[in-house]
Amino acid sequence: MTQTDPSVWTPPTVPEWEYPKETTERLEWADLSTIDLTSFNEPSGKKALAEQLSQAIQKDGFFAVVGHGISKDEVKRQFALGKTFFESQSNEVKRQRVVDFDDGDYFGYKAPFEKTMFGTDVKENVELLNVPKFNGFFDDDVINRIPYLNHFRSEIESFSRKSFEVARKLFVLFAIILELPENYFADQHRYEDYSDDHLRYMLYHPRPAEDDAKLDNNWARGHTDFGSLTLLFSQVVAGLQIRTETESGYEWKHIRPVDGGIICNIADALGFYSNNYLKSTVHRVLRPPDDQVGSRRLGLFYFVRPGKGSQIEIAPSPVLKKLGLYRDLPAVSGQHYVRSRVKQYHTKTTYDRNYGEKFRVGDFEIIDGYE
Ligand SMILES: O=C(O)CCC(=O)C(=O)O
Ligand SMILES: [Fe+2]
Repeated sequence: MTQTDPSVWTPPTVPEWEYPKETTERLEWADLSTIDLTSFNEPSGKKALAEQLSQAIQKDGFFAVVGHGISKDEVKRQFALGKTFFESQSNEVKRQRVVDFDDGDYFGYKAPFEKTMFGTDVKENVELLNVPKFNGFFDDDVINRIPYLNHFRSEIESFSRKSFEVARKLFVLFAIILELPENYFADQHRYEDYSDDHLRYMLYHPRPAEDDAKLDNNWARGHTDFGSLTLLFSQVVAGLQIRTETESGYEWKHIRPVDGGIICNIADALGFYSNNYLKSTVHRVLRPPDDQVGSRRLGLFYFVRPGKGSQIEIAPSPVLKKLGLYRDLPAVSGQHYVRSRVKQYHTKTTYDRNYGEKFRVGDFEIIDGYE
């Protein structure tokens, strides 16, 4: 039963989450490196991990992380909480705090089927809830306005902080790779700071095959992520692909689930800091294979975004200097970049292909859409 009146809200029960079955279809899988963070705090652990990661990121910018300290049960519980939110809460309750794209504000609830795609009559199919950091800045504006978040706060907060800690370790490794002070990136991304970071529950609603065909089966067009780093808790339902470079051009390859792993991808801000030495990864989501398309494709993510005070500029890294990649460009506010991108991407009545179009803030530029 859904609950309709936010003022008499009662907590739903949260059934255990069952992972969907893996596909038996033969897909072309990308070759992902796996980084085991268990040795992060051991002497010389970070250095060895940075070396491993350095190999991984110069290829595709996508890699898997294990040994991250978040148990499978904790992840399963978050999938359960996400599923129950979407299924048990009424539209009225969900809409207590919605995203505000006009302001580049991506916190709260976004309903599916509100906009069309690629100039057709087919509707975009993503429903999501973006949960900000539990650092005091967002309690009144977001967290306390959604009774579900308020009620399950302690375990969601704990998961948000643990996810962030995984990202913090990766930021340290990126700094080591670039021979920068260890906290160079971590200082621009602190849990205590105001930023557009969010934990996300995301549900794709399946569409009829003939509708998907009008969009070349795109559920999300090729793009790079807007922030600094994305953590994607392993997704069993196939569909996510990355664009990899081959000798004969580019090829899209599927991302395989990694048991207990977090799939990480570098996003635009880290690409800017490193003049794309750290590659902001191009990826897209396609309609899942026939044996999975009926299962709801529920996703769980932590999106890291630059803090409010952060300034994006090419980092004065000895590695970048040696490679001739360093430039002294005027800095751009990290938060301004992210908010401008959210606004530009989402404040339209249709999501277009925008293949090859550019999006620019100051001297920093990305490609908006990829074929
Ligand atoms: O659903 C996925 O697997 C990826 C979603 C995605 O790329 C995004 O929301 O930025
Ligand atoms: Fe993405």
